[in-house]
Amino acid sequence: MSSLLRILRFAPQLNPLYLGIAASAVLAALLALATPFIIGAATDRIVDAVAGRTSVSDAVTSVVWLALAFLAAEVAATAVVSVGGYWGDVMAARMRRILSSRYYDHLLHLPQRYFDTTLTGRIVSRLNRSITELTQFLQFFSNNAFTMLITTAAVLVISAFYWWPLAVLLAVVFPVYMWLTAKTSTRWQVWEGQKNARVDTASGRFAEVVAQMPVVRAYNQQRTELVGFEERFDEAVALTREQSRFWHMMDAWRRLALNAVFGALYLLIFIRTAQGEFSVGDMVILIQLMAMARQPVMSMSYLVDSAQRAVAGSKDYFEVLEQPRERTDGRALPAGAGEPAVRFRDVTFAYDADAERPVLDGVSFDVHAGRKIAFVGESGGGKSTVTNLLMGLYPAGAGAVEVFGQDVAQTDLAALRALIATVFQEPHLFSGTVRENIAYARPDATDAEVRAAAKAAYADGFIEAFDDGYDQVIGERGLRLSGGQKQRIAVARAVLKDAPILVLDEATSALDTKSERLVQAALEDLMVGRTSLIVAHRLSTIRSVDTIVTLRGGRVEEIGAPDELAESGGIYAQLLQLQQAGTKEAKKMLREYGILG
Ligand SMILES: Nc1ncnc2c1ncn2[C@@H]1O[C@H](COP(=O)(O)OP(=O)(O)OP(=O)(O)O)[C@@H](O)[C@H]1O
Repeated sequence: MSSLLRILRFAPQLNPLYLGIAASAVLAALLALATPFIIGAATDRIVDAVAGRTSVSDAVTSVVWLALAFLAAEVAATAVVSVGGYWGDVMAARMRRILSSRYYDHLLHLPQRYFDTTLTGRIVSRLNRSITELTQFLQFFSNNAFTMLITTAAVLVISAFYWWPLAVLLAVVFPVYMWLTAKTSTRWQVWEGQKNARVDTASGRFAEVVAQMPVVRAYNQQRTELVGFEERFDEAVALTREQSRFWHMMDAWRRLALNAVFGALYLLIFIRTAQGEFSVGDMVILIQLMAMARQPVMSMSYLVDSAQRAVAGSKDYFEVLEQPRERTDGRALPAGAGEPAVRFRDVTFAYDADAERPVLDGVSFDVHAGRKIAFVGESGGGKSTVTNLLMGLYPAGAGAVEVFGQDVAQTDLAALRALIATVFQEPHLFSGTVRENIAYARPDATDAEVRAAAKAAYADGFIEAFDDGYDQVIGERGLRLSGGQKQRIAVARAVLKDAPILVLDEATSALDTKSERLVQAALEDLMVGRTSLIVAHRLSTIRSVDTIVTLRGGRVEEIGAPDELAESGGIYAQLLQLQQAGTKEAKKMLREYGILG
């Protein structure tokens, strides 16, 4: 329950709405209480007329007035309930917005490690479920709980006024019912958690499959995917059976006990009326009051049920919110004069803390401002990891990564990343227009700046050829563009960012030669005057850099200029020899180093 209160404290701006909803609920409850008295009074008038104690015409006049009073109370109650319902809807929508944006904001600032270990679909499914269940509960609670509370209290007081044993019996029902319900809820929660885990796994896979549909089709795995998906849901159905059987069995017992108590209450009312202790009008009032008291007790099951879901949902929600965010309060990064732009000092790193062997093991190198450095090594040798650490996506396990003389571990990560433009191996594009994709680093860039960046990336030509030019909408993940076009848009994005450090993960897939030449030329231009770190997949690129770092088993094997390393007999020299050999075997070995040509 404390997590629910936490949610309420999350959105203090909604307090006026809660108050408004509570006030309208109280008013609606009070208006509803008028009905039994009006009907009771009308009954007494009619009984008096039938018994000949008053004239029929007096009775009819009174009954007409009472009917009008009934109508007025109902009209007022309808108005109040409608306004309260409207406020409830607005509150729920605003709550959903607040909770979703908090979650998204937090997610956007979680360390990369979180995303490595959590499926996208699971993140989305959790968010949807938590927030839907929380808002549904809050809406039901604010629209009904106060009405229920007021009705219950009023019924207790009024029945005590008529005959105290009625109130005592009623007063016992509520806590006992609540207690029984709460007892069932602990077991219910365990099942709910298990069900949610199954649904999240299925949703995670679902999102993966949708994103990689061509692979699923190419390997004819639609059936397997569907079966796996259905299995998770079958498990959820099986769990629901147990959970629901238990819940409804307990609920049946609760209701049975409740009905027994209400049966006793009605019996007492009838007997006392027969004995002449209550008038027929009193009896009518009391019977209606009892019916009104039954309502909250019955709704309590739903309230507890939705509260349970909300508690489970808010646990999931806070589990994500409690994950520590990336550091954004570190020092800003002044470009230290004379310091190397990038320096790795004895860096050791493993993605998995329990790994037997680190991915990087005592890696050290310097890159001076404006120089180009290439990383060469077998596939999986840790080249991309070097760039990941430079961007602060993961913290170094030991040693230090420095940018312009500042330890990355102490710096503000946003400030660090502002200094680095990255062209990823896979050009990641978003759905939207070409312009939006290029201007991703600087959404405020002018059209002229966007165009200049596209020109520098040799992309202007094909963009202009689109029907809508720069306003051409490209599909999700850039599906409507060729590989080379996507890459040039990614390069244009880096050009527009205009950062002093460039990280370039060369594409491992060979593009057709013309396209490749254009991408290469664009990258060459981009590197001019910038400190460039390149994960190289082409010997031509490697040949043109200032320094080569060769990596083997996570350690630096050699560092030197291309000419030096060409003679040293190390990895680079071997790669050159393999290229010259040109045999099938040699090509295979080159591929193990991710070298395409
Ligand atoms: N996010 C991650 N979580 C766990 N392990 C990872 C992660 N990324 C990479 N690895 C592992 O770290 C090692 C180094 O990977 P890295 O991507 O740096 O290699 P690479 O030299 O760039 O390879 P390639 O040339 O094939 O791209 C590999 O063994 C890989 O399995």
